[in-house]
Amino acid sequence: MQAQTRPLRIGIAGLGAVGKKLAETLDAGMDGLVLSAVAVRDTAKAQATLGHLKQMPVLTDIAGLAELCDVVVECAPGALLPAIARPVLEQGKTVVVLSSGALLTNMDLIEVAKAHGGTISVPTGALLGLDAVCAAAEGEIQSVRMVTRKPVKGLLGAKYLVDNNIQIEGITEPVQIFKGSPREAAVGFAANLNVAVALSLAGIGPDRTTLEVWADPTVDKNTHNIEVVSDAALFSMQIQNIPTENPKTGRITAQSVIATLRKMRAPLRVGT
Ligand SMILES: NC(=O)C1=CN([C@@H]2O[C@H](COP(=O)(O)OP(=O)(O)OC[C@H]3O[C@@H](n4cnc5c(N)ncnc54)[C@H](OP(=O)(O)O)[C@@H]3O)[C@@H](O)[C@H]2O)C=CC1
Ligand SMILES: O=C([O-])CC(=O)C(=O)O
Repeated sequence: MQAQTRPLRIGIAGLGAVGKKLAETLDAGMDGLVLSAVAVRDTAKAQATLGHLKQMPVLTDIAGLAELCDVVVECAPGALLPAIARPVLEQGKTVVVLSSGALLTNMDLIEVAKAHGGTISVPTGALLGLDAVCAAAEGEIQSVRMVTRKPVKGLLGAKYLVDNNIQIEGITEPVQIFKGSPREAAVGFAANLNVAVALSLAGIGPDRTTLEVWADPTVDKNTHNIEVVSDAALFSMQIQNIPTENPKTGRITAQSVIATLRKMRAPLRVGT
């Protein structure tokens, strides 16, 4: 059998907290992967951000990525998801989606992927244990409960808070600001709770999964607690995410994408 020799060409859509880390890691060298292109809206700003790379990728716009790449990582605002994903999927390629909340209002992308042989990959991102949740979903899951606690600055500006006139600046003790489903949270907390949607897609869906969100001035990390009850296993998980320069996004998010990409070309693949 022929060995795979051509490196997978990776594209990045969005050069924020996640995209920059991803670009630097790919540029430093990853087996079988090469950074080909980055979609930005301000080329001069991107040139300054990436000026220290050994090899400057092609700087393009969102529409330019599909042609230049085999795999595109979406790490942009969720509203851009269809514009980023559709052309990639129409070419039968892979899009790695971080704005997983936006998938719920763009489920037609799954049909596009199916029709053209493309793939939508949702990494574990800022969460943990989606391997166990996927495995449990092969049997019967009775319940999935998630409780998120974030420092105030990780929640400021969320649509849900604005729409409901909920003030969290200056609170001195934890306040529950939301109780509902990941489907509702994807609308009200588009940039804060993609993790809840990813969890729901791995398990029992965005309507049956339950979610509480707390604004918590006593924590300095984005903290997610998850409890799963299934016929195969009962499990509890917690992750405390150290924020990046974007207080809404944990450092582990970019590393989760890096691990996902590495696996695409690895001869040994560990984890579901
Ligand atoms: N699934 C998960 O576990 C997680 C998902 N996320 C999600 O991942 C995404 C990326 O997060 P993060 O890196 O922190 O976000 P940032 O806000 O730091 O970066 C987003 C980037 O997208 C860029 N952008 C905006 N519009 C365009 C456009 N038209 N063309 C090209 N680029 C554009 C912005 O550019 P500019 O600099 O010009 O404004 C910005 O650099 C977010 O949607 C976030 O909610 C985050 C954490 C965890
Ligand atoms: O889900 C998100 O978008 C971000 C998040 O909760 C985290 O980084 O902990």
